[in-house]
Amino acid sequence: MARFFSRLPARLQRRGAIAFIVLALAVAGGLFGLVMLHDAPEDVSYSVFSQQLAAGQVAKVTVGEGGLTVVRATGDRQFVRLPSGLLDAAYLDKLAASGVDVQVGRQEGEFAGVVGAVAPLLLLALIGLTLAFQFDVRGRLAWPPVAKAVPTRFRDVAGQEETKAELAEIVTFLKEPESFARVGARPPRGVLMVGPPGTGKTLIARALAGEAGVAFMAVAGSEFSAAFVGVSKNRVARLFKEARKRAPCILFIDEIDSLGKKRGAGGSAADREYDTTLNQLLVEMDGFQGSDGVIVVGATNRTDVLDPALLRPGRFDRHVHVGLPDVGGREAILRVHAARVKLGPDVDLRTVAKGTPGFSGAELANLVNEAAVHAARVGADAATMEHFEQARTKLLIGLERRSLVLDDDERRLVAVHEAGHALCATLLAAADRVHSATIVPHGGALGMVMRLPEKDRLCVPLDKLRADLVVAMGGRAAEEAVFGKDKVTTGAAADISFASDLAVRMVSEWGMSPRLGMIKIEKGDRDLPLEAQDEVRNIVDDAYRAARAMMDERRVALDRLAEELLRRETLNGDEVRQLVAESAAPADASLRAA
Ligand SMILES: Nc1ncnc2c1ncn2[C@@H]1O[C@H](COP(=O)(O)OP(=O)(O)OP(=O)(O)O)[C@@H](O)[C@H]1O
Ligand SMILES: [Zn+2]
Repeated sequence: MARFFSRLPARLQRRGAIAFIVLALAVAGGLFGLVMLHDAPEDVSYSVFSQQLAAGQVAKVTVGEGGLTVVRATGDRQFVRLPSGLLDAAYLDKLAASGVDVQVGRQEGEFAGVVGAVAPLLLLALIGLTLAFQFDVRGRLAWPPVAKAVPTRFRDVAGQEETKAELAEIVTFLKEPESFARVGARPPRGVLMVGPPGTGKTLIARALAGEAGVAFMAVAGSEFSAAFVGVSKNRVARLFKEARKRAPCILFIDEIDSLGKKRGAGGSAADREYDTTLNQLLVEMDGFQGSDGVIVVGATNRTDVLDPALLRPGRFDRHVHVGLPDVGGREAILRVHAARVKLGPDVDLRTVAKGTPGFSGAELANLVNEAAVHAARVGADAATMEHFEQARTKLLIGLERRSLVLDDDERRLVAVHEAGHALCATLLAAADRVHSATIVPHGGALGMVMRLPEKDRLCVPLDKLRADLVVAMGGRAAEEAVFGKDKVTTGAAADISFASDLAVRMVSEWGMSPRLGMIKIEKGDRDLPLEAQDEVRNIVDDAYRAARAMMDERRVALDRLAEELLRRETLNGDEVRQLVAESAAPADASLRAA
């Protein structure tokens, strides 16, 4: 939605330009037609002319190329082809003597000829002007679009509390830049919002401008792909010039990946054009002074495609993750959008939220609207639960990511799996602390446990590596503990790949296999030597056994975690730790020491 609005002016202008061309064509065609009509005397034979002349019906002739244009006494116009040999002075004298007004020289068809020659030129000029308008004037006049007073506030953005908290500092900076200047703090410059489509990145950027009370300029990366050399680069330059003029302001660049992809080694003209555009962006961002008061907010679905130069300090050095909402977030978003429609008494948004895992904010907004549309179509006064259900079914069919909207069994499985990871990470002192656990889909994963390292490490001790392996195995171990050996799923593929890679390096690079000792082990043709492979397997097996044991000993905690994840979808680190502590088993202390 938001994206649509930000682009509206450009689109309208493009439409205007097309209308302009069509109009020009119509006018030129009309002119042409008029002239043709006006100048279409009837061709007559010489004998007919001769008879008319004898009968005194000819009033006037004009001598022209290849013949005579004749005006009869009645006013009709005719054209008589005459061999040029006949058109001599004697013949004209004869005509004049018979009382005909004879003119030579300026031909009747001349005007038509001039217009006929000029019209295509005129048309070309018009098209040229239109193009120039497209590429130059249009940009200069109305691009980029600027909103001076943005009504959107953070309260319009439901959920996304963490993101909002992270952006609070930017609001402070825009509101009172002096407080930064006073202590000599480097003001923020670029914020990169990373998250799947429709999670409200544009909305948040708007709200940021609204909260700070500054102007908002929004463009999309795709607007910088122009067909002409140098145009894109100039657009970037102009964009930043405008932004500085409006400072303090938020400059929002949606789909920044289409502008800031990694520079390739490609040498084609398009590649070079692309590189100069990206370079211009880098230069502009470097050119910011603290006093400029321009904050660039970029939005993208993924950071891995971005040129690393863009992510360096002083450019997009702040990253905020904007994820899919959990059940609480979904309810809040539904509430925001439901405020605009009339709801029946049976509508329970909490239930709707529960039934829409994996939906983005945009999809939820759409859901509310669809429900209202369904209600209107059947002539109801308000949207009821039934309409919501119909809307949901319709949207689910249309959603590409249908596969991510899990049924109850699958959700339970993901919850148990993630609970297993979270439990291991909480119990093992050497493992990184749990930051959050969620069963909201993330990237390609169905759920995840995020952990935050306590410190940056250059040397990782063996006990931490072992703990990481156990945590990785925790997902599969939990599946087996709860559902049985035959019911484990493919959900652990990423964990297994992570654990294998780690164990291989432990054995082959870091000398951590007691049996093989501290030697570097090279790969053979394709694989490690067999005995090294055995060692890798031993290390992973040990980790799995440890994880599996934890699941049995702390089964109560595992079940509680899984249950809470099913209910709330996301738990923060403290909540996870508290749940584990509450369901403590007597054997607890010994485990912590392991
Ligand atoms: N957290 C939210 N609270 C309220 N409404 C939301 C929220 N997230 C998304 N929406 C709704 O979805 C619409 C689309 O969101 P928006 O365009 O900001 O998403 P986006 O992340 O920028 O998407 P894209 O990546 O496709 O540009 C918003 O205009 C709003 O109506
Ligand atoms: Zn896992």
